Amino acid sequence: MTRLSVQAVTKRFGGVTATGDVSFDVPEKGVTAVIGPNGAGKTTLFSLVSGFLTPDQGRILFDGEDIVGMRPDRLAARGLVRTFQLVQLFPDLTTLDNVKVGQHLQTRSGLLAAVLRPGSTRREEAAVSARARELLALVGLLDVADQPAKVLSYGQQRLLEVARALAAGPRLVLLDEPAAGLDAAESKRLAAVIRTIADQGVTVLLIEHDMSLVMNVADRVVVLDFGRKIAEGAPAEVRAHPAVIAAYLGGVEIADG
Ligand SMILES: Nc1ncnc2c1ncn2[C@@H]1O[C@H](COP(=O)(O)OP(=O)(O)OP(=O)(O)O)[C@@H](O)[C@H]1O
Repeated sequence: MTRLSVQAVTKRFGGVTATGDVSFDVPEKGVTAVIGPNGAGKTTLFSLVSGFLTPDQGRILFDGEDIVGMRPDRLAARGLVRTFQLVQLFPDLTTLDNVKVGQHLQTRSGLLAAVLRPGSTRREEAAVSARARELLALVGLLDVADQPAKVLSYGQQRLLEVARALAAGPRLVLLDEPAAGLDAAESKRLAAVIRTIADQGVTVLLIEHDMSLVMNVADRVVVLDFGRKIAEGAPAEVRAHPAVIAAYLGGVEIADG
């Protein structure tokens, strides 16, 4: 089954074609990575898929439904969520509450009710807290559940963002450079988290510069260069692809760290 189908998508900014006639499918199962040199169009592609930008041409299907023109909040409610390169947490809320905010996207009572906390939603609240703690355990942040998010290290904040995105119960999660700024231990944790969520049936699409992470966790890789797709396939195929080697590293083979 195809979770996401990007079909001949083009986005121009003035004279720059940020995304030019890009097509690829993301299967329901597994981890797909989008890689490419700086300015290749990765972030633009993510913004098109997650509803922050609208393509000039092309179609984007999420579980078979054309989602072009749908706003990000509507897409999130339908099960398509993203994280950002820059951390976007609520700094004064606790780590746990940051995850709960993400989860209230999918609960019946919603965020407003969660804030007002009427008696009828208390049972739901307990379930939300339990699930949030599970997600914090998954990303290794249970110890700091009650700390304000602003006291966490940068790497911890990035892992918290991943937990918050998962809290919304997505079918497709877009992770924008999740390993950027992580130390080696956090990066290892992240790779395990990504594999676990994919095994649990959540489709993962990620942009990543950390090649060792891509080679370790991705089942498929899509390579962009100057807004165009130049290759796609299994990590081993892509790293050996002449166009990728030429575009990406000026002729040096991709190292796997
Ligand atoms: N809002 C914008 N207005 C004008 N040009 C833009 C805009 N967003 C992106 N671009 C241009 O589109 C091209 C693709 O940019 P994009 O940020 O998508 O690439 P990227 O692969 O994510 O790069 P990086 O790895 O540096 O984050 C670049 O030439 C960029 O300058």
